Amino acid sequence: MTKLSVNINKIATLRNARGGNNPNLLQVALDAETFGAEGITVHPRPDERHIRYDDVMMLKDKITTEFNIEGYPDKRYMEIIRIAKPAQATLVPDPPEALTSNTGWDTLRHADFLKDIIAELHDYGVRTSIFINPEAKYFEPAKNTGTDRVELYTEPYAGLYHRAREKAVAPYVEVALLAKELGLGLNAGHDLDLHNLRYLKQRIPFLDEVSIGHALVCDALYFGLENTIQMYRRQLEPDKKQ
Ligand SMILES: CC(=O)[C@@H](O)[C@H](O)COP(=O)(O)O
Ligand SMILES: NCC(=O)COP(=O)(O)O
Repeated sequence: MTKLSVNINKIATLRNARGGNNPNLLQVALDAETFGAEGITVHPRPDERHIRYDDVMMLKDKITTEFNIEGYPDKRYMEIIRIAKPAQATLVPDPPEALTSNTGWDTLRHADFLKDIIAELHDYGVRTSIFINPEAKYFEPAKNTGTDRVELYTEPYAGLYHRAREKAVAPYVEVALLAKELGLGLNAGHDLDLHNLRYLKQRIPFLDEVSIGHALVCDALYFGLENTIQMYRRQLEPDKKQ
């Protein structure tokens, strides 16, 4: 079964826009869980453009599903993880000024760095996932870092989906099978939406988790949060046997 982790970054973006506490981030997170989210994902970026340090400290004891904290593993992030001890830490190679996450790790070049970070996170009892591009050369080195999972960076898939979905998904299917062979857990995320999610799930039925935020929050403006979460959950249901 593929779990849906709802990324609430954009709820925090809206809250920060007016400087108050509306929408109430904690309430949205708890409601999202009630509505069917099987995890809550946050990405406390260094500039706190959306999720703040205080948000993480507030959420950590209230989330009852899986808490997934994404980020670049600098001292600030590692301290957050040490204190929050989420179910999962998802490492991304984002520089502080990045508009959003836009690539996976070079697990060849950063092998030793990632190995040390992952060992520290395991000492905290936290499951690890590392953001990765769908290129086979990065997968065995990813396994050698000791990470529990990898997260497929799916923006390239989403970008090509509407024009050539078979071409878009092919590299992801190839590396997903490689990840499975290597014994790596498999997550996916970035720009997944109600158009492209089901096809990815059909072609990679053994996905452990998808984390979805931007498109889901945008859809919720039209369909409501509860209905939207249920719509995304339905995209992840196995196809009915014919
Ligand atoms: C890792 C990933 O692809 C997303 O969680 C990304 O971190 C979202 O960040 P923004 O919400 O700041 O675009
Ligand atoms: N790891 C991906 C994530 O958490 C959300 O990405 P997006 O759906 O906001 O693009």
